[in-house]
Amino acid sequence: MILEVRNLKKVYGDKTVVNIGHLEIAQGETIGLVGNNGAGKTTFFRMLLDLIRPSEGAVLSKGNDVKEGDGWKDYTASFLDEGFLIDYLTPEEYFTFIGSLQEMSVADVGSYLAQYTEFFNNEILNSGKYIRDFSKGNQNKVGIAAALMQKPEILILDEPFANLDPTTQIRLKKLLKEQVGMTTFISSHDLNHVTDVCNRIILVEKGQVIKDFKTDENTLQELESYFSA
Ligand SMILES: Nc1ncnc2c1ncn2[C@@H]1O[C@H](COP(=O)(O)OP(=O)(O)OP(=O)(O)O)[C@@H](O)[C@H]1O
Repeated sequence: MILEVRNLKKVYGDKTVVNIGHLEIAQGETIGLVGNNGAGKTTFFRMLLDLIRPSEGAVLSKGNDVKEGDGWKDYTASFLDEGFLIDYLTPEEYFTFIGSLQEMSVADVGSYLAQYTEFFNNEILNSGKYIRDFSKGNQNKVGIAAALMQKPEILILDEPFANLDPTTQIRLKKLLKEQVGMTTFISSHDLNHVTDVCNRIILVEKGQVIKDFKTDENTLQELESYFSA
């Protein structure tokens, strides 16, 4: 078990937005977090990453509470939104900076980025533009590639398919499926993509886990009927 959630709650005013009793995540699982707007997905991710503090309970990463140490940061990467980027840099400058934190040289970063030619679709590198001047979809591509560049053991992506064109969505699915052994959390409103990429689905509603199951050939249909009710 690489991650464990114990009695995790987040309360804003009189509203409990996350309330998860117990969750165990095994190494190598690819977990799709689905739920309607306001279900608490992003709030949950923010607590996994110690970006906000739980009102109660804890997230344990390899047995250690994430809010009580930094060790988990060495093997965890994430892209939740464009706030994770440094928007006054060019993508090249940003990748070089992130790479330097991993002790990657400029040449290492260059050769790493070569595999993203297809994913970037000639829109990211050598454009001379700052990240702030890219479309939201292209900013997402920079954030996702930078997270993957860290070769994390745990990867957390909030709605990675949002704002991507269909071609890039399919390329992203391929990229994610290639990350064998990585423990991945993906939230998505795209039931099709999320069941395609993930081997476990956690369905949340009003902050609570409603269903938690391994995906099989019936999963998409089950989710569609749940959400059409
Ligand atoms: N800082 C905050 N103060 C008060 N309420 C908040 C705060 N952050 C989130 N909430 C509330 O918590 C609930 C869960 O929000 P969250 O963004 O986690 O949902 P989500 O499942 O990610 O939604 P979406 O699919 O729309 O992105 C919502 O009702 C939201 O309004």
